[in-house]
Amino acid sequence: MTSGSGIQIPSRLPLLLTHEGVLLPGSTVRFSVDSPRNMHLVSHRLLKGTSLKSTIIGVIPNTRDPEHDTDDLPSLHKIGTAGIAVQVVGSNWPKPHYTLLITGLCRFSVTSLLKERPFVLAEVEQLDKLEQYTSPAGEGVTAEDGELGELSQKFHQAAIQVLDAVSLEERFKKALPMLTRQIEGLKLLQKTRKISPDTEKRVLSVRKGRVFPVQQLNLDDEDEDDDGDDTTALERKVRGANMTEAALKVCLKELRRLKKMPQSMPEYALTRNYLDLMVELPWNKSTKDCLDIRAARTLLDNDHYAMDKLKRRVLEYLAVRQLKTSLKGPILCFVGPPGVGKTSVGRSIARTLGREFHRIALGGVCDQSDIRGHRRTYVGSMPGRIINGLKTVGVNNPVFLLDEVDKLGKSLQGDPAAALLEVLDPEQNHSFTDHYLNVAFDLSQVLFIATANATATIPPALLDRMEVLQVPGYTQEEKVEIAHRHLIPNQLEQHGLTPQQLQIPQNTTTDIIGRYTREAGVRSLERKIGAICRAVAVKVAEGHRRVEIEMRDGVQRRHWQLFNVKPSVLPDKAAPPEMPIVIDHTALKDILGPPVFEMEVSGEEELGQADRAAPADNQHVL
Ligand SMILES: Nc1ncnc2c1ncn2[C@@H]1O[C@H](COP(=O)(O)OP(=O)(O)OP(=O)(O)O)[C@@H](O)[C@H]1O
Repeated sequence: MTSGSGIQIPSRLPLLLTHEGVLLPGSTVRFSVDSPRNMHLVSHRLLKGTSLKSTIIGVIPNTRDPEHDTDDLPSLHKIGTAGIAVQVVGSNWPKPHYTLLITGLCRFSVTSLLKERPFVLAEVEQLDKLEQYTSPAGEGVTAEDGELGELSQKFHQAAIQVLDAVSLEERFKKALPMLTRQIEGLKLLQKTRKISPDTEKRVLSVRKGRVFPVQQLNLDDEDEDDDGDDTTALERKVRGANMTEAALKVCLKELRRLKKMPQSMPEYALTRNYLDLMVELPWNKSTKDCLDIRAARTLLDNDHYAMDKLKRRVLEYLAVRQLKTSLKGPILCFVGPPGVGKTSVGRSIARTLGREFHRIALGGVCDQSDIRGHRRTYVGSMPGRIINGLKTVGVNNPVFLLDEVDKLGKSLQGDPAAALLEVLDPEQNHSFTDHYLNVAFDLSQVLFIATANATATIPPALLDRMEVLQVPGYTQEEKVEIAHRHLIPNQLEQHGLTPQQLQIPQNTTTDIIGRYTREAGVRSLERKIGAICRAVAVKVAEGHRRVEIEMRDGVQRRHWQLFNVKPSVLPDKAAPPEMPIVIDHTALKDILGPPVFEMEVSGEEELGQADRAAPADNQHVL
């Protein structure tokens, strides 16, 4: 097997089929082996063999060993690398497998397949010349096992020389070439995953003295190229976001850090999210106010019945805003019982101004980071509700309705009311700093309106910054008007009905208000009207099943069966008309059930109704 010019590898090689790593001559690669043919190769050949020859195997890349040894062999990659197994480690966990450490010697091509089981054996042709190492010491080597013995002697001798080098300097000199070879092998392994086919030839040559004389690889440069496009696009967005100078500076700094970070780093995603938010925020984007006081009055009147005092004050506020656009404060706070229309007035104000509307529910908020956000060092940190709201509406001058400010809580995580102080103070809020953003955002263009059920629980410092407008409850007459002007038309529309299909007379509304609801606002009333609409919608959808009633005198009459009222109960000759369905007292009882409250004795004043109301028929008060 020995030739004058080089070392010959055996012409028959057992083949290890791999699909993950690529073994190159001179490099040392670790392979994990758990498929049947490869396992047989290790147990029958590597572990049983006693000669050095038995440790030489061929490694075929790009070929997966089938899962069962009964399966057919896939077509083999034509070129492989002969290697010497320098280490075999077996383990049973999580399943039986071996880990092989193989050092590549030279390339070969498969000429014919000799056997497929229990492991693959093939006739191979050596492609590279495997040259002898010239002994630095110039000593002759006695070959015990042909060329392979000679090769192993070389390895052995190199190791012995390192061992024999007593002085540190000498030991470095001997060990350094070995280490360089190892490092170059590892670099090449990484490089082969991306390398183009034409450069492949250059790296595979085995030369004397230096195993891989390849050009210096710069792996870092390549990584940068991959995410280059992404960060460049982000940088363009950052520069085009019209943000403040301070914010731009922070963003560019973060961008520089991002460019240096590998994508797999957890901080990469955090920085990326931060920059995405900064780009999305409406730093300089606003809607144009289209305020016309007359139109505003009409709109407010159309949307809301009664509430004269509140509407007057809102109009005053809007008028001053029209005259002085840079009006600072005051913050209006509507205080009143539930369901009196505080939120809906806020929505109307946004509509009259032509601004975006965003509601921030503060009920139960007891952590100040809900308002101000978390610092970015926290896991899962987020911006606060104010910044989130701005991101949602996409403009910097929306109407923000801070709903239920009286229900703010307090906890160990800080006092959210204190955080709101800065938000609501016109002197400070032009430089509101959310912890997550860590740069100031100008909130002075935002129109804040607050709502509360009572002033008693609003922290004094917060109350001091707001102008309280009381919204009292409605009288029965006002409720009837609100129902007929707003609630019934709204509910009909929401349920796809028309006034030609459903009519609720005034005395039915009075009945609902007096016997089924007992509240200062109109929310329950709206719900009851909704319930009536649903019941009628079912009947309309069913198409008013016609019931033929056999009359006593033998004449057949048609009758519209409504609300499960027994036909016999209806007066013989007064069958109700087909449309509209009119909700009378009987229909009301059928849909809403028996009345919950007894009607007030007429003539008594309304005050104190709730105290005296006694639930009828053992029912709970709604
Ligand atoms: N004066 C009114 N005119 C017309 N609709 C009204 C009036 N008052 C209340 N409503 C209607 O009542 C419903 C409840 O109103 P809204 O949600 O604004 O009440 P709220 O006072 O904000 O209650 P809460 O304090 O529970 O949030 C809405 O559908 C609203 O349109």
